[in-house]
Amino acid sequence: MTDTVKRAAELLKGHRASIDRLDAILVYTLGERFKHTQAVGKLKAEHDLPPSDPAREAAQIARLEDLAKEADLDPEFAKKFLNFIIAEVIQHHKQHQT
Ligand SMILES: O=C(O)C(=O)C[C@]1(C(=O)O)C=C[C@@H](O)C=C1
Repeated sequence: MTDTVKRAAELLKGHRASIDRLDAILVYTLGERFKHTQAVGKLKAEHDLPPSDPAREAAQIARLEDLAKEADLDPEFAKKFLNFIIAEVIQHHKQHQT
């Protein structure tokens, strides 16, 4: 193995270690988010509120797009990601209502 290849392997290992830590943060963050949305789902079911709130979602998307730009993240990706999570949350909310 040349020094250049060894150095590349070390850099790759370092990046992967950071990626693993960040993936753990994402998983724990999502776990916490879903705990709150489960509580919101129960609250909505108890008070006959609809599972989705389009006005709230529009505000969240607008905020996330601004945050994504600040964070050098593709705003379209951020929007798709939030919509994906919210769609899952709405399914959970619907289960509370049945
Ligand atoms: O804030 C709410 O009312 C929620 O039910 C939570 C949530 C979300 O996951 O952020 C999910 C569904 C709604 O349409 C809006 C937001």
